[in-house]
Amino acid sequence: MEHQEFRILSINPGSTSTKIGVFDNDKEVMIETIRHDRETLGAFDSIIAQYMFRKEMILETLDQSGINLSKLSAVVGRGGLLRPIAGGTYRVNDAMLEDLRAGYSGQHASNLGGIIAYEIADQLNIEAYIVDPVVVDEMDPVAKVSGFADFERKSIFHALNQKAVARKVASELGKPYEQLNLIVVHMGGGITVGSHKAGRVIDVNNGLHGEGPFSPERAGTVPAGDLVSLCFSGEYYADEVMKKMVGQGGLVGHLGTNDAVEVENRIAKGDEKAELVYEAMAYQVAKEIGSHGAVLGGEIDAIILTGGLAYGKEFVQKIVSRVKWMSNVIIKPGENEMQALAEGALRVLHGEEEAKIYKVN
Ligand SMILES: Nc1ncnc2c1ncn2[C@@H]1O[C@H](COP(=O)(O)OP(=O)(O)O)[C@@H](O)[C@H]1O
Ligand SMILES: CCCC(=O)OP(=O)(O)O
Repeated sequence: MEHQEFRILSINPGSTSTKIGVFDNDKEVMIETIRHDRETLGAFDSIIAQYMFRKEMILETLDQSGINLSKLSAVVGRGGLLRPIAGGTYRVNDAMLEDLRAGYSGQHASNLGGIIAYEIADQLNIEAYIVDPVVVDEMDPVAKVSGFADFERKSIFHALNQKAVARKVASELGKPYEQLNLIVVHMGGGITVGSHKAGRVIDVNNGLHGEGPFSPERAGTVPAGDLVSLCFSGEYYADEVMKKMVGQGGLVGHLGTNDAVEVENRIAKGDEKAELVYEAMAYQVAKEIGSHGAVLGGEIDAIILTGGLAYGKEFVQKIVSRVKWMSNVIIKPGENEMQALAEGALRVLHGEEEAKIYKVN
């Protein structure tokens, strides 16, 4: 059956970049990545305060690329820190906007995805959607139990890209995603490592709030006792400590940059501290992958490395050398998120799927 043609605008705010894509059905018309340096984003008090800055950059980029907004059929944004929900495509509604603006499960650039998508769509009288937001929760009950009875482990990860890349690899392997066991590692501003078992992400580190490997701008798991002492030292407000974990952690904390390319340049010039810290980030990623080997009982069809850091050949090699005994390692640099966002919206527009409704209870 011939599909009707729709033009989709995809918006993907990440911690280090804003990505924009325009698609005619599944055909890419343009994809643009606007990189933001630490100083620029650091000048804003909060994520929500970046709204106008990111929206204007998006509209300017579209204008420079000659995209006529009135031709759009729908706008789709990367969804943010909502309440835990099932994967899929959701229509942006008031309840969602309220939770995104408040940062119900925390602050992350993806909170702006649904908000900006809605604002642009509303002006054009078309629908706005989000797809597989970072709070997609498919974790096994056993994985949710933490050793601190007051806290449950949470699923906050690069759901959109992990799922999209996993499906792509499954199709390359000639098997349904639902019949594979995969360890998917997304390495961007944050790093998340997920166990995909028969189509469900049964365990994954909370990539935002202090779990898993450190990343270009996040602390990952830290010594908890030291953190408690720091919190009660009287030297910091809560939001300052949170910033040390998210935004000023990882490479930023150690080296003052979230740019891995810059770190590689420093290493090439003989910077030994940069070399040790970069090695440690790869070491922690490999260690996390090892733990997911145990989650999957050693039955692993492939380990997939993806995200911006997967472009770094030496960084990837450092990880591969430690985990290649576990399974075949497949490298998929960058992300498939722009396409995955557009495809999510198209499934609804083509009537193949119904848009899910975000509800608060
Ligand atoms: N060619 C490259 N080699 C090494 N690292 C890279 C390369 N390109 C991008 N990166 C790094 O990838 C990280 C950003 O990844 P990305 O997935 O784009 O992040 P996000 O979507 O979270 O903003 C940055 O640290 C960036 O420096
Ligand atoms: C909140 C988990 C997703 C994430 O860390 O995304 P970025 O790497 O784009 O910041």
